[in-house]
Amino acid sequence: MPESGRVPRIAITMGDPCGVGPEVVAAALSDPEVRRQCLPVVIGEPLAFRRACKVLGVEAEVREIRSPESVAESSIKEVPVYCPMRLEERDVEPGKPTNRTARATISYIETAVRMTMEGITDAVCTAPINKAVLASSGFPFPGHTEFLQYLTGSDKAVMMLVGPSLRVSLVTIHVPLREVCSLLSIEGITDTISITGKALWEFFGIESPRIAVCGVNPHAGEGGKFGREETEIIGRAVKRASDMLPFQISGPHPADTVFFHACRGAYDAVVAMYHDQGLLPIKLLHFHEAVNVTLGLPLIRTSVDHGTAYDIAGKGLAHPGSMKAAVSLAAKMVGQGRHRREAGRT
Ligand SMILES: NC(=O)C1=CN([C@@H]2O[C@H](COP(=O)(O)OP(=O)(O)OC[C@H]3O[C@@H](n4cnc5c(N)ncnc54)[C@H](O)[C@@H]3O)[C@@H](O)[C@H]2O)C=CC1
Ligand SMILES: NCC(=O)COP(=O)(O)O
Repeated sequence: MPESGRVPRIAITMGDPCGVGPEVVAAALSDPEVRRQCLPVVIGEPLAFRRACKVLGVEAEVREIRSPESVAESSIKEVPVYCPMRLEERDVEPGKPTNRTARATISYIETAVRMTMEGITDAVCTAPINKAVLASSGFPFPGHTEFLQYLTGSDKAVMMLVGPSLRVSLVTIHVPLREVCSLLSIEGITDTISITGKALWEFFGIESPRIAVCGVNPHAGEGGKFGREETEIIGRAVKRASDMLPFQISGPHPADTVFFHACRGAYDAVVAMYHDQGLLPIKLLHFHEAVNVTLGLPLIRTSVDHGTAYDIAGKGLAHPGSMKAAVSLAAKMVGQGRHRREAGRT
């Protein structure tokens, strides 16, 4: 449990050291506004972090710490870096990941989760990993979300993308499109709505969340003419969730228009049925501001909305906006969660 009153401590994983992770982390932590909000500790390879600072022309007081607990001794000006698995200069070439960098990337996530579960840090914020690279090194999880669910022993993890004018949660995440309909269930959709509403209340300060649920077929099935998932599954889940939960839940809405209304303030979040249905509108609107948040875990986790971007890694071209927003949102969620707990309402 985080200590009440202390500045939020955020464990920031560097992600794939051969991607844009080191650069966006270095750039985010050079922003005085981000530093004002939290005490960061970078979990990753100091060589990659120093190289990123150099490419960006950032003068950071990098302090390598030997144990996670030493983060508490860091001054506000320093950037503490903890490295659970050392790499060499030749391992961290931009755009050239190896099995060794894949193992290191995984160790950063494991370490950040352990530190946060032990209360050394208050939240985890992750820079991007490359799923294909991790998979080819034997990593059995599709992405962070599923790995975090496993590491924390959680029943269900929900991916939510948060942008300035839109929040979107996903019912299915990293699965082939052709499998989506067979994976939709009344229970799965109801749970996603429930986890989304609770998070809006606990971490976003929304007293009575308004949640719009998407259909999956054109025109939300057009009364069964273009598919029956809306009548047989999604509509029933909306009804069940509305009966059970203290939120304003509506749907199934045609997905081609619901985001237009949501980003103009009609809803606090949209529940989308599959990855690209939800991520397409948010990336279109907010690619350099949106944050990926994992809900349903016993810890706070935020992340960038973009990937490893090997095509621009090491060149100082990566926009740090999503990383800044991810660190900042993690700190805000720590504060809002404390506020709810102290009011005795969680
Ligand atoms: N949070 C995470 O760990 C995420 C990881 N990924 C993974 O990243 C890998 C690469 O995925 P892609 O689909 O190629 O997406 P990507 O986001 O890495 O790149 C897509 C395009 O956006 C550009 N781009 C990405 N981030 C940018 C930034 N900060 N500033 C400026 N331009 C940027 C890239 O140069 C590229 O042209 C995949 O393995 C994917 O699964 C993707 C999204 C999130
Ligand atoms: N498109 C979001 C994404 O791929 C990030 O997934 P995760 O690694 O946070 O599970």
